[in-house]
Amino acid sequence: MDSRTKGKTVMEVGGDGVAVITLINPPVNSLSFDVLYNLKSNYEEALSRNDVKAIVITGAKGKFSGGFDISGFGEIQKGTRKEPKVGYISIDIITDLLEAARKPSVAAIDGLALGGGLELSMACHARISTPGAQLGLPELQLGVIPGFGGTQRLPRLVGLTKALEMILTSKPVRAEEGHSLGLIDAVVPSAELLTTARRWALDIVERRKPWISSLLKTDKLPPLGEAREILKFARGQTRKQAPNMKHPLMCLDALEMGIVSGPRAGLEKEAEVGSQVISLDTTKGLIHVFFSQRGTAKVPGVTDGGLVPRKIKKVAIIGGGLMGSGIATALILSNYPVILKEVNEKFLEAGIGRVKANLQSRVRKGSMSKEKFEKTMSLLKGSLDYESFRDVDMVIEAVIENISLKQQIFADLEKYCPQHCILASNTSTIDLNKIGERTKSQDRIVGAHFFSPAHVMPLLEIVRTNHTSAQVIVDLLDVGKKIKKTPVVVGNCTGFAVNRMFFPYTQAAMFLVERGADPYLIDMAISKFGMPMGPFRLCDLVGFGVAIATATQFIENFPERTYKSMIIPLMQEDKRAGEATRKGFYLYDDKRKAKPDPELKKYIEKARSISGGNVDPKLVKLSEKEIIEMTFFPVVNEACRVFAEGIAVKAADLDIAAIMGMGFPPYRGGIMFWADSMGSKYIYSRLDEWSKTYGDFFKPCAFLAERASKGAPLSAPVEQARSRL
Ligand SMILES: CCC[C@H](O)CC(=O)SCCNC(=O)CCNC(=O)[C@H](O)C(C)(C)COP(=O)([O-])OP(=O)([O-])OC[C@H]1O[C@@H](n2cnc3c(N)ncnc32)[C@H](O)[C@@H]1OP(=O)([O-])[O-]
Ligand SMILES: NC(=O)c1ccc[n+]([C@@H]2O[C@H](COP(=O)([O-])OP(=O)(O)OC[C@H]3O[C@@H](n4cnc5c(N)ncnc54)[C@H](O)[C@@H]3O)[C@@H](O)[C@H]2O)c1
Repeated sequence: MDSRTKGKTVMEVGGDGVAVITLINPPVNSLSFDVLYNLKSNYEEALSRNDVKAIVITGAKGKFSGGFDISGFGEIQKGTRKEPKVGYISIDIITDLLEAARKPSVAAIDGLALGGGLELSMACHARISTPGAQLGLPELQLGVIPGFGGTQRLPRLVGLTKALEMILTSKPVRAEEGHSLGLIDAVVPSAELLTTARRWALDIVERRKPWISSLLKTDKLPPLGEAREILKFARGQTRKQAPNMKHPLMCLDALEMGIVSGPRAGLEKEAEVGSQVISLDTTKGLIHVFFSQRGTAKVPGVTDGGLVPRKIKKVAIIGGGLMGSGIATALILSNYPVILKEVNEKFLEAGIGRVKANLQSRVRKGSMSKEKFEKTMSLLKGSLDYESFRDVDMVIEAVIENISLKQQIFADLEKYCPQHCILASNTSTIDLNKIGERTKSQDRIVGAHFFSPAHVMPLLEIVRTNHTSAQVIVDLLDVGKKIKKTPVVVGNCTGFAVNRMFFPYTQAAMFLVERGADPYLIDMAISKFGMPMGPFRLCDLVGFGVAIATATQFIENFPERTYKSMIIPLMQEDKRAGEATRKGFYLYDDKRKAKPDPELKKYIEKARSISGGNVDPKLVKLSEKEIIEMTFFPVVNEACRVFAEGIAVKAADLDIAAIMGMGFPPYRGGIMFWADSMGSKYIYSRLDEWSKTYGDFFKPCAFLAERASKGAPLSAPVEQARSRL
């Protein structure tokens, strides 16, 4: 293969007259332009050769195809590759050359057929798959639409309602379901895949099996009126669920066109829309997230040194409270045997009870069988001492946030655990160097910072100190992947990456409210921006105890740039501590539904009188855009500091940390990507102006000032960062 080309296809013609074309583009046989153009040449040859009667398409190494090569979209967005003529691949190649050929094609699907991969197979005249195959059109998740005919062929194969479900949720189906839906013609073991597909192709030639062009099928489509109703409902749902994104609605336009005006018009609409969506900002953000998420596990100086993760056979967790029980749940769900240690029988029972409840909720929802529940629970053992720690490979400490307790625990661990054992802490704020002060094991001490609820939230911050060994990080990255978390490796500092970047978010919101802004309008503007909830609703959810403890850390460590508001402490004094007490910034009913509380004014006014700030008429009437900027630009400012100090290696890691740890909207690409979409100059000028009026809380940091003065993107690598890693 030429080093500049990305992937290829190979064609072998057998004595039976079947040409087998294999897609080869590791690791997932994505359909790069090179693969697609090779495929075209193979087809032209196969169609012109007299010794070829039929064609089978398959993928190398047990994978059919993971779809169009996503990096191709980036090349088109950046202008480094010219987009082919609209419809060239989907109409000229896939429809007119392949589906309309005089010789039949059969897809032999092993492993996965996603996006363009499934679309290519749907243009074949039959599909044979192995039992484990995943079949789906996940394009909307990437901000694009199915662009190789999927909007037309899927509804014709599985019906409109199921096609809409598959496309709008981006969720794949397994082979058996695909078979019952009519997407797959036969499911056979891997060893029989190619022979079955070859025979099937010859049977089509011999008319022993039907020669079906999916695009021309109509039997699964509902009558026009009904189809319109179904699409109208889908549009309504989409508008509600994804109000800030255009591409799902544009995808529905292509589907509708095919149903109303026929598949050819539908293909043309799909091609036109497919080309338009590539330049949407939301699409750029989502594609950036796809690659950034996979990039977090690549840590320079750690993962590029040839280290192989050691096998972690058994894990111990200390503390079965909220976090410890969640972490234990995540581990046993991925088949790790776990020992849970608590202080006494009562707390141990409560901790195990919490794990049980986490799993039982899955049984109730039908996503876990009773047998699986029993088997998973059997991996968890309770303990009140360290005796059973003698053969564990990793310990995760999750006791209360108390430094001397943690120091004592780590000193004990050093005595009881084997020498190779990883010693991790789930602390949110305490310096890991201090935690390990009473040990000689600093090289195996690491932060494993989970987010609450730990068995649900997708992020794992892996915090390394100057002493943590590369091997320990490689091991923890592997555990993270096995328990289905996205790991982000960060340096040791107060709040690490996520909590540190976001402490100014809540503080900015408190500042605005003390100066006269309406908290409920702030929450509304921020939810509309795409956060799962606004800062006040979030404080209620987290609880004021945690909010105060966290804020104290930032006030102590970054006094020059923290805004100290008394609103929360005043409410806490009055026994309003958030959702758990049914009263916080909102009032909560039995169903946890939040309702604004007119009494809130009282606390705001009192806090204002303590801070001595006045109502500012400008801040009373902020537009939604101003609310977003005044709450998120301080976050960008802190993210810049985190990046400049080398706490994060790549700006993209901060994007993923913000999305997975705080729910920052993925279609905005993450905090740094979003900031760059506005430009460093603009953000600097806004913060600079506010800092002159409202003080140092808003003062732009040196890194931001420098990038702004050069007009440089904030995400460009830090050349000479004083890396703390
Ligand atoms: C006009 C076009 C129309 C068409 O309708 C559009 C599409 O098809 S859109 C596409 C629709 N398809 C999708 O949306 C599927 C997107 N892909 C996935 O969901 C998962 O990667 C998959 C399930 C396939 C494997 O999961 P896993 O086993 O956990 O493995 P992993 O996730 O860690 O990935 C391993 C490596 O493969 C890389 N890579 C993967 N796919 C692609 C790709 N299409 N392209 C390029 N690269 C791709 C990935 O970056 C990573 O690289 P690296 O350098 O090693 O970091
Ligand atoms: N709550 C969060 O949202 C959150 C998020 C991330 C990290 N953290 C961190 O996780 C840790 C635990 O927090 P939590 O919210 O689960 O606290 P928690 O109070 O719910 O649980 C702590 C548990 O530790 C137990 N414990 C105390 N000393 C012990 C000992 N010597 N041996 C065994 N068990 C002991 C306690 O009995 C209690 O059950 C803290 O360091 C916290 O900063 C919390």
